[in-house]
Amino acid sequence: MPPFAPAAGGGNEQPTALLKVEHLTMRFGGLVAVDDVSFEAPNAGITAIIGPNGAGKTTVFNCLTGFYKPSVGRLTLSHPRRGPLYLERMEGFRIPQVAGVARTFQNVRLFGGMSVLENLIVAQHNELMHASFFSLAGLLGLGRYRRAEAKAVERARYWLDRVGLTARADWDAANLPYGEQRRLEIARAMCSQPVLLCLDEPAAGLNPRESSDLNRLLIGIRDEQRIGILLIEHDMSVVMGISDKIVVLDHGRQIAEGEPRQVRADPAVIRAYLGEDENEDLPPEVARDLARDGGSA
Ligand SMILES: Nc1ncnc2c1ncn2[C@@H]1O[C@H](COP(=O)(O)OP(=O)(O)OP(=O)(O)O)[C@@H](O)[C@H]1O
Repeated sequence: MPPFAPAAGGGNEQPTALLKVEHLTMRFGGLVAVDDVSFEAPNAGITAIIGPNGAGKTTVFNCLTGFYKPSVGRLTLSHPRRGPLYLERMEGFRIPQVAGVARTFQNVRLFGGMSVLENLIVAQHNELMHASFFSLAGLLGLGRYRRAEAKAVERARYWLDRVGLTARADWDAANLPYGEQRRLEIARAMCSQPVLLCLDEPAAGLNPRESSDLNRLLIGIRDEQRIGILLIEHDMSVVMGISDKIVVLDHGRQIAEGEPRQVRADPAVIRAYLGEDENEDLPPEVARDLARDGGSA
């Protein structure tokens, strides 16, 4: 078992629904950004949410992670140790802490001016604060705090190694090349020991080699940590290559759900991407992939 697997993980358990989204609806005035969306995301599985621009993907993430309060809907996280938690009822800041939902953003958000290693220690702030009893215990060198601090450094070094950034530990995070910043964001999210990892376009701006490294990293996280991963992604080589399940949105509505093979053969999906008149905005690799696989199914 990997050294930092969640307590309930590491077994050969069958995938079960970690997250259940029921009738999620998000309105902004007259605009319905997400319209009655329901799906489940398994534990120890990768679930991709795809769809054309403006389909409502990020809005779903924002509802799950407490940035928005849904207009309607139930978001149940079956936490392996805490039981069912209703995310739509929780205050946003408690969702990462209590529910163990971690997130990365479309635009990289690291702490510039801090080293790569420090970025990973800061991610464990909550645990360290608990260990210090929210007091001066840390400064006074209380044993419990010192042990928690050593563990935090060990965990940070583990994830640095996993994302291939050990040699960059002392670099200013802001000076990392873009692809490495993206990997550091994932390492930082993993340092918070999530049960659900939400990644918003992690492959954006990556070259093909970096994308395939990302695929390997995410498959490794799924298989070793046994956590759920939710993925918003436009890069079809990533989506089709690693997803256990895909949910497709279009104009806020859910138009398909299933395994990659089913989804890319689904006429509604092909239509949403290609449009009735072959939408020219479609990235060529998406058009090729969907047209080829949809056509041959
Ligand atoms: N805070 C907001 N206020 C008003 N409208 C919003 C807000 N957030 C999102 N929207 C609108 O909701 C719709 C869905 O946006 P969203 O960002 O969720 O789409 P997306 O599928 O993530 O798109 P992309 O792939 O381009 O990131 C869009 O029409 C967007 O303009």
